[in-house]
Order: sequence, then C-alpha cells, then structure tokens
Amino acid sequence: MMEAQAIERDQDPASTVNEASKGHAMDISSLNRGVSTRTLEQEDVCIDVRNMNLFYGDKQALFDVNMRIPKKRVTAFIGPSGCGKSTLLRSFNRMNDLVDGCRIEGEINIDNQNIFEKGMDITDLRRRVGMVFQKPNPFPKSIYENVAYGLRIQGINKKRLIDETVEWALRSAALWDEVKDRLHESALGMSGGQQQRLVIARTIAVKPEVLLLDEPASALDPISTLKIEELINDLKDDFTIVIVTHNMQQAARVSDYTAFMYMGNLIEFGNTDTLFTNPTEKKTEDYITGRYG
Ligand SMILES: Nc1ncnc2c1ncn2[C@@H]1O[C@H](COP(=O)(O)OP(=O)(O)OP(=O)(O)O)[C@@H](O)[C@H]1O
Repeated sequence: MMEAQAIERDQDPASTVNEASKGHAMDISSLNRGVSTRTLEQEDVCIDVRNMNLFYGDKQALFDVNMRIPKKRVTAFIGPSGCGKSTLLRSFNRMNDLVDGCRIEGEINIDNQNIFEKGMDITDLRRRVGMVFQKPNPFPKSIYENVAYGLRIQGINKKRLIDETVEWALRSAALWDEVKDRLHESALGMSGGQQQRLVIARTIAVKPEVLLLDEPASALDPISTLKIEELINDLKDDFTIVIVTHNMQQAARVSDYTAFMYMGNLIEFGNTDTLFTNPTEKKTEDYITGRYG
C-alpha cells in the first residue's frame, strides 16, 4: 500500500504543491509512516553545530547556525532553493574547503571532536563522514572494484577481507541479489537506481559513522526512489543519516527529524511529524503549506 502511494505521489511532480496548496499543514497520516513522539533532547548527539557562519567571498550563506543532529537517526534538511541546505551538509565533511573563497566561523563537533581543529585528518574525516550526491557517480570500474576501492586506498589488500566487505556492503545497500552474478562487469552498465545504491555501498564499505545524502533520489525514477527510501530506513540502525531533499513528502516519509532552513538561517528543527503537522514558526508553516518556496 505504501509503495503504491509513494509511487503515485512521486510520479506527480505537482504533488507537493497540491498538498501544500490546501493551505493546511501536511496530512502526513496518508504517508503511512510510524509516528514518533521522541524529541531531539532525548537523543544522543552525533553532530553538534555551534554558532556557525559561512561566507562565499563577501556573501554570507549561513547565519549563526546552532543545531544538534542525533545519532543513528535520519535528519532531513528542507527549504526553498538557495537557502543553504547543501552548504550546511557539505560543511560536515569539509567539502567546502574545496571552494575558493569559502570561510567558516564557529564549530562543528562530530562525536565531540571539532572538525576544524588544527591537525584534523581530512581524509579520515571524509571516511567517517561519507557523502552521496544527486547524480550517481560510480567509477568506470567493475561493480566489485567500485565497492573495494575505499578499502584498497586504505591499504587493505587481503582478498578474503575485501570479498567479505564487498558482499556485506552490497547486501546492506539492498543490491547483492541483483548483482552477485555480475560483480566483475562494469558498473556503468547498471541502471541509474542501481548505480546510486552501488555508490551507497561504496560509501558504507569503509564503515563511516555518518552518511550525507544530497538529494540522492532526485535524478531517479519513482521505483528507484522508493528503493532508496527503503534503504535509508534500513541503514539508520547503523549510521547517522542526514538528507537534503526538495521533496517535502520524501522528508516526511524518511526522516525522524526535520530542519527547515530559509535564507541561510535555521528556522526550525524538531521531530518530523510535529514539524509537518504543528510547526512552531510561522515561516515553517508558510513553507509547508506552499505559501512560498
Ligand atoms: N560554490 C559556491 N560559490 C558561491 N556561492 C555559492 C556556492 N555554492 C552555493 N552558493 C550560494 O550559497 C547559497 C546557498 O546555496 P546552497 O546550494 O547551499 O542552497 P540549497 O538550499 O542547497 O539550494 P538548492 O535546493 O537549490 O540546491 C546560494 O545563494 C548559492 O548561490
């Protein structure tokens, strides 16, 4: 039942707008997900962002962000285009270091370590905080070698260990049964949805603590989208997951907690069901009811 509803909604790009244009907070009961009454304060913290400001040259993109992202839960970032969702996400593994003129003030602590502190090992940070992008980006190598890649660059070369890890990662990414007979064929021959699950397998093969997903399903068809959403649900037992999505229904379906951002500010962050049904802030309500964005 949930599958049919999810597919139907995603096939209709206007579904978010239609839902929102009713002028009411979203009816998430129709999304058929378990309702959690847990609050952020009851959770263990994984990522603790303190007084964070981010500038691209002279332009400020994030304004005094403070948030505590819970461990082994799914947190969604929503908000209108350009509000800073990807910028904040990319800060968690210091991907913004690669942008010329980008400057950050404040702290981001991951498991109680400030990722900006001197001597921070960026390669190790990016292993601990893995990232998956909108467009699947498998390497032009075999399926097996894509997943083994991260292990090989860590200097692991025991075949048995690599075999076991490749199988574990592909099973965890719900891909093993589809590819176990063609592990040595090129990853580029897979469908887009399979490629995205392969990229997720490649990312988790090095056992990160955090998975950052930047609109991971927005380039995929509805059935592949559903598989990714189911996968996110399976993976949250083992990883802290943060997902940027422009699709409010998707945020409501997959996340435990949702952060609403607007013009570089974090406006509201809390339990997903509460945020979509009974937001505290007027700006959040205006957004989820389609008054802007
Ligand atoms: N590399 C960059 N250099 C300069 N400005 C940037 C860069 N990346 C993002 N920005 C600016 O920072 C602001 C936030 O952008 P960001 O991509 O984080 O927003 P977003 O909420 O993820 O948007 P979208 O939903 O459209 O992806 C925007 O004004 C954007 O133009």
